[in-house]
Amino acid sequence: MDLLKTIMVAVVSIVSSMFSTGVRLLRLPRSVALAARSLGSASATFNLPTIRQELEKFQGGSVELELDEQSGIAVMTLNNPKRLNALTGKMMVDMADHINSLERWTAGKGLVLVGTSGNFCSGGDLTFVRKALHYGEEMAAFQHNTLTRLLNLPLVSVALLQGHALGGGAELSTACDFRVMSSSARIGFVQIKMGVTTGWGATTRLVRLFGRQKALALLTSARVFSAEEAATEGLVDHVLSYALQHEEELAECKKWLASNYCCHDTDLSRAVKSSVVYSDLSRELVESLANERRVFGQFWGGPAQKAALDAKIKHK
Ligand SMILES: CCCC(=O)SCCNC(=O)CCNC(=O)[C@H](O)C(C)(C)COP(=O)(O)OP(=O)(O)OC[C@H]1O[C@@H](n2cnc3c(N)ncnc32)[C@H](O)[C@@H]1OP(=O)(O)O
Repeated sequence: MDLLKTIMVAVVSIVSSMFSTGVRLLRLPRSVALAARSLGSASATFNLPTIRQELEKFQGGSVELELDEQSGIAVMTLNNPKRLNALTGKMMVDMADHINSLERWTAGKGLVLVGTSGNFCSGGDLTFVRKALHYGEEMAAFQHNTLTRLLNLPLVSVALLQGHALGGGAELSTACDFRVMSSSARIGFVQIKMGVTTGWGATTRLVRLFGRQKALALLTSARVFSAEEAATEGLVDHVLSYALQHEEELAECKKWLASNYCCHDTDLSRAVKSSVVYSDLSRELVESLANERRVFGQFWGGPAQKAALDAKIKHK
């Protein structure tokens, strides 16, 4: 257990320090960044506490966390139902705080990430997005930190995809170990239609989950998949029965997680996740995220995004 703790502390400290103490990032001219990832001349620094203060100004919605000590399975719920659980700045901050709590929850084995009222998440809250067009790389740095820590929790995590999982919503699901989908849900990485690249780290994670070719196909097509199609493509690990009501699906998802991946000794399960499977969470991942963030920053707030926002696209 001492070894496990030491490894955990080291990994968390590497990831946090690379973001919070201000990673030096190269800001590249677009043509150079897209063509070759060569080095540029200017640099940018991110300070997470300052970004947090800025994000908190964008209120609306909340993220709730419930820890079930008996089962060892936590539920984190995105709660902005009037906007199909689209994420505001405040919700990003809530989520980061809950990841802190989960990092300290030594009795935990599993985590379900879910949205309230039968929807997972329709991406970034477009009201927030319109006001944060000057703040892309900073928001991305904050989200990369939170979602890398989510991915690295010693808990087996599952995203329960109900209703819509679009854009940033689809990105969130890639920060979980598994994806369970309601039979009527839809998932799509629609960012390119919104005039941006992925801002919350999904490209880095998709490449590692599914390989470059599938990641490229998902991201450049912006295709929205039904549950059946997503299962065929291997994007989701389990599709829930048609017969279930939305409210029953959370219980069913927990049961799926508990019976498949949280049914053995807690310390062993946590060690397998963090100390073995994720032990190579490395600078390479952090560097890939930094590159992704840099490219995102070059398009965020640009003409294609502004045109997409004006067009009020519905991703049907
Ligand atoms: C870094 C992040 C990058 C990204 O996330 S890019 C992707 C951003 N997301 C989107 O573009 C989704 C846009 N919305 C849609 O396509 C449709 O609303 C969607 C999800 C297909 C659902 O369609 P419907 O079932 O017809 O429902 P609806 O359109 O009437 O929506 C219900 C209410 O929710 C709102 N809503 C949906 N997605 C939102 C969002 N992302 N931000 C803010 N508000 C959002 C929508 O405006 C509507 O509100 P209201 O009832 O008109 O007041």
